[in-house]
Amino acid sequence: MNTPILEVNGLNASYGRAQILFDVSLKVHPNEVVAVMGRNGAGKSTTFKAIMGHLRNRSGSVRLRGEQIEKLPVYQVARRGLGFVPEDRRIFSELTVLENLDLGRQPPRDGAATWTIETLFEVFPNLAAMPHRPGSDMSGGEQQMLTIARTLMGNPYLVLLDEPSEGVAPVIVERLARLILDLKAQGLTILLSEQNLAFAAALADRVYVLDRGQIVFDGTMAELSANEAVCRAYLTM
Ligand SMILES: Nc1ncnc2c1ncn2[C@@H]1O[C@H](COP(=O)(O)OP(=O)(O)OP(=O)(O)O)[C@@H](O)[C@H]1O
Repeated sequence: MNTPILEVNGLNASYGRAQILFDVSLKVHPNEVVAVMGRNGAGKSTTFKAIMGHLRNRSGSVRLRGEQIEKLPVYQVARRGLGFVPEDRRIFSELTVLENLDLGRQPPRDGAATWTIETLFEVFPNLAAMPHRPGSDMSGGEQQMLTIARTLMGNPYLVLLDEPSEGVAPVIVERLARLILDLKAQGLTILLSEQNLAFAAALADRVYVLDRGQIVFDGTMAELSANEAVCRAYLTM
């Protein structure tokens, strides 16, 4: 099989003295949507922060398209084409939609889709309708879309999407699901963390289930959906 876009091996991470991740290994291949699932506190966000380098207290290896990146600072990881949409949607609230998008701009990359404000506005028509609106005047769902769009302005090889459906209205969750499928159709590779089985099942090709910082299941989405014991033990149903 081709080189994974992202390959994580033996990742351990701690906050202070508390070890949170234990030997987490995962792979994402080109154009896959892979879900990391698990209950509140299972370690999903910590996994993403550790992959990006936000947590320095960690060990293990992280490869992006075969290149080891675990020793690089976060800004260099982002510049090499790993996009991160954190759970807390970091838009600049005093800046407009266009200004926020401009801040995410990075040069095109060989082997990754190239995004412009025009192409993003086609995928995100609701943002196109409010180019001059400041972030502070946008709903949570709109801010979520703007954070995703701004990350895409960096033309990433892979986007880490941390709990995109968390705290947004059901109608927006549906729109987000369609959007993620659109992005996949345009060639994007995505690792998303999720608690909502229905949402993940609609999107993901494969899934890793985390419990107390360890991977307790990995397989296809169909295998997970058919495995009632794993779903009942480790997921919020
Ligand atoms: N900054 C921090 N300092 C200390 N412990 C933390 C910190 N952030 C998270 N933790 C702990 O790490 C564990 C994993 O948290 P994490 O946020 O990764 O879980 P999660 O699966 O993303 O959960 P959620 O779905 O609630 O976001 C939890 O026990 C949490 O209390």
